[in-house]
Amino acid sequence: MIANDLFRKLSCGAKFTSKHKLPIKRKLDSVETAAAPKVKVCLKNETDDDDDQPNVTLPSGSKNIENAAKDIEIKSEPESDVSGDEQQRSRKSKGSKKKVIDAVKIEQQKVSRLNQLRKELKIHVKKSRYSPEVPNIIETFDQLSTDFGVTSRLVSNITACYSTPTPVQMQAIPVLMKSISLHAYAPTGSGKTAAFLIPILHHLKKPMKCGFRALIICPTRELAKQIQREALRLGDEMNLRTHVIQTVDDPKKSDYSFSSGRSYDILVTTPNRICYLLTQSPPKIDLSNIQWVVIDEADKLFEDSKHSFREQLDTVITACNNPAKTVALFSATQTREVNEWVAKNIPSRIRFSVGLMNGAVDLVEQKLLFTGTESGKLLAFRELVAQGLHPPVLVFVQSKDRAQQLFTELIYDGLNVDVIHADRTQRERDNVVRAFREGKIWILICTELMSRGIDFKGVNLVINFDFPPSTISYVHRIGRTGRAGRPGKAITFFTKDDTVNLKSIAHLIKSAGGEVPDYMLQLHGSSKKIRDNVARKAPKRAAIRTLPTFEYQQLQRKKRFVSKSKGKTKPSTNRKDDKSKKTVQQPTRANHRGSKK
Ligand SMILES: Nc1ncnc2c1ncn2[C@@H]1O[C@H](COP(=O)(O)OP(=O)(O)OP(=O)(O)O)[C@@H](O)[C@H]1O
Repeated sequence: MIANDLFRKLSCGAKFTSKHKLPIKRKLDSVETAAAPKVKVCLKNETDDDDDQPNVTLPSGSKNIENAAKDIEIKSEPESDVSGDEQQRSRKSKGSKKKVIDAVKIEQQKVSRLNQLRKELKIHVKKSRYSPEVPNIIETFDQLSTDFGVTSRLVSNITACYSTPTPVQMQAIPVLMKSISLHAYAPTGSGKTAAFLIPILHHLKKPMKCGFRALIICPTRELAKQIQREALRLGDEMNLRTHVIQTVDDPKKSDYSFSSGRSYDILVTTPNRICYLLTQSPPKIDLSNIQWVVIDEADKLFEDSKHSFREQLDTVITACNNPAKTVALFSATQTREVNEWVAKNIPSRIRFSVGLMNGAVDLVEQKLLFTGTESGKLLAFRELVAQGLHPPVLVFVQSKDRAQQLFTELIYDGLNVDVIHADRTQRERDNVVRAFREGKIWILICTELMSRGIDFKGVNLVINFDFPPSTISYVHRIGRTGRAGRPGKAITFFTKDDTVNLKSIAHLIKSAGGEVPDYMLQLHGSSKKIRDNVARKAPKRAAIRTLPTFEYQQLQRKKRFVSKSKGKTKPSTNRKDDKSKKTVQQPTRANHRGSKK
């Protein structure tokens, strides 16, 4: 082999520091008689201790580490006719070659083990033309300090809450640590909140006076407050200020422009509130320093038809005009709308999912219960109570009116129950959530409002009193139980009128390992148009009440008469009227019975 060829082979893919740069002609000549130059091979993410030697990265053309090792092996092959001095160098070179090969092998084994683990944990990374290289998953939270330089404060905050990362955290955290945009799907209750909060807390490090630096958008205020609580827990003693916009009506309290002099680091909000502030003249919020945008429950936000979330998001993204920002979208379920938006607006992102796409958590024991008619539902509910319920229990109905009706019935039964829906005041909603979390309320009746993201510890049972409007709604509703590895139960009532989504929900239960009768799986599927209609507009249902219609109407008439003669007005559910109330009025069994008489 002539010297030129040998050198070309040796230096293929090599990067020489200027210190060791060889003057081409002169060094080439010397190579004719000298052995291979000493080289330091650095694998990606790895450093070698021997600083005397020039850096050589793995040949870029090498398809994988094994090939790279072969390439290196060929390059360091010594010539046979060498002097004693050269033989010594050659031995040294052999030693370093062995080191390299060992390092390569270890790295290769590590990568293939992690890929195997990815497979076992059902983490599916979907590559696109523009997606960056996918970082390795992490297996422990301690790796955060070794691999990413996370402070011991943050690591100990995390390990005080959790022992090991969940699959979504294993993959999402390293991606976001590298400030790569992300689009992730993972089952309900799998720890997506911490998956985005940990990298944000790491990157923001300490409080600064330059306005908001991270923005988290989610569908409800309850969820915003929950995310804030988690941020405070994980960011304990880091002094980062996480803010939830309480009001947009008060001009003083709702001014977040630089001139207001208020300083926060992280903002958690619903889209309506932030868009309201942005569209004021002049805008009441400055987002020019935002480095992180997280969209939690992304598909829910895109589904909102009243205020087009796409337009709202455009407004927000335009206001976040820092070009170096990282955008992350998370949800348990995926829809085409989100995928399209992400593909168009964040081409250079990593996309991955955990588990079955749009699947239900297999920790939840699911059951479909035929109740015949609407009135059969109350009987079925009372039957469940008679058999013994294990609180806390969440009960979903399709509308505010029905939530109120069911509440009236159950409180009459003497159950420890409350209700939450959009017509209750903010304070009432906060109090109900707190009371349910603290175990003061055992059964909470709610509407779709509570189906997304809300994390009540240890909910044992979810009852779908009204059939969910879509399979996606079903997944999120039953996902309020079976969270963070704990088991749960879900019972879904259905009547002869709830056939539109029955088949797809039955399939979903089967694929999560549940049992469903064969006839359900063989039902005729409904057209997309019909499914969309049901998802948009809840079906009409007979009111929830025990009394037959005639008696009920008589009672209503009597009640109206009594309240007129006493000059009383009907208790209002209007938010403004209720503002003065300090706590939730928990109606007692006695006064409800009284009002019924
Ligand atoms: N690594 C972990 N180990 C154990 N529990 C965890 C871990 N990470 C988060 N959790 C807990 O799991 C529960 C669910 O987390 P989180 O609310 O983030 O789920 P999610 O994936 O966002 O669910 P959803 O899709 O319903 O919004 C929370 O109580 C949280 O404290």
